Amino acid sequence: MKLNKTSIDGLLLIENFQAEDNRGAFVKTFNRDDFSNNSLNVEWKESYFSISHKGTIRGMHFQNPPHDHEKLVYVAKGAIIDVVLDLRSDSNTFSQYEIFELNDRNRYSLYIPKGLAHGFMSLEDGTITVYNVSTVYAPESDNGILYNSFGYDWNGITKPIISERDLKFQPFTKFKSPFL
Ligand SMILES: Cc1cn([C@H]2C[C@H](O)[C@@H](COP(=O)(O)OP(=O)(O)O[C@H]3O[C@H](C)C(=O)[C@H](O)[C@H]3O)O2)c(=O)[nH]c1=O
Repeated sequence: MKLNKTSIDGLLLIENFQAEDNRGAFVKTFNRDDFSNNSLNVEWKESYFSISHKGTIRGMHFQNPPHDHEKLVYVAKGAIIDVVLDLRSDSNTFSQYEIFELNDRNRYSLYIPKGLAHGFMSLEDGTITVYNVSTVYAPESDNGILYNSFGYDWNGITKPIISERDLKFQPFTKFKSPFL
């Protein structure tokens, strides 16, 4: 497992161990020592996955303190454009975003620290996106930023498949960061 820095402080793009043979493929998505050797001492508390039609946008999601959490995100099947936005007002990269393609060919993961909003657009039908998170779900702390309010055009998609809830999130211009 190789952990690579990105343009956003603390956000890592992970090249996972993978082995292919005549049966198919094997991919390792977490190793405690690889993480702790990079000063990441995170304990995953929940894991879940979503299945998305092509053209689905989910996000931009984050958890407010005290339930803010780290995430490990990867694609088990299909492909996404993954988008991470820095919400930490004291960060050198506050308000910056970065995009990555995660898919079942590169088998990359993203390690997303606290204080970043996360979202993605599915590029293929039946895309399975898997999350490990470091807190137990706290609906009262669930929050988000409107997907098209921070400068990214999502490859110019005009009619994304998106939830009513995600469409009601605050625009980034009105966002007051709880991450100091
Ligand atoms: C996260 C979560 C959700 N839920 C319920 C809430 C909704 O009724 C339903 C689907 O949740 P949501 O619409 O938030 O799911 P996504 O839009 O796929 O959100 C996910 O994708 C984006 C890109 C992320 O980054 C979020 O961390 C991740 O939760 O499950 C639960 O009951 N428990 C949970 O832990």
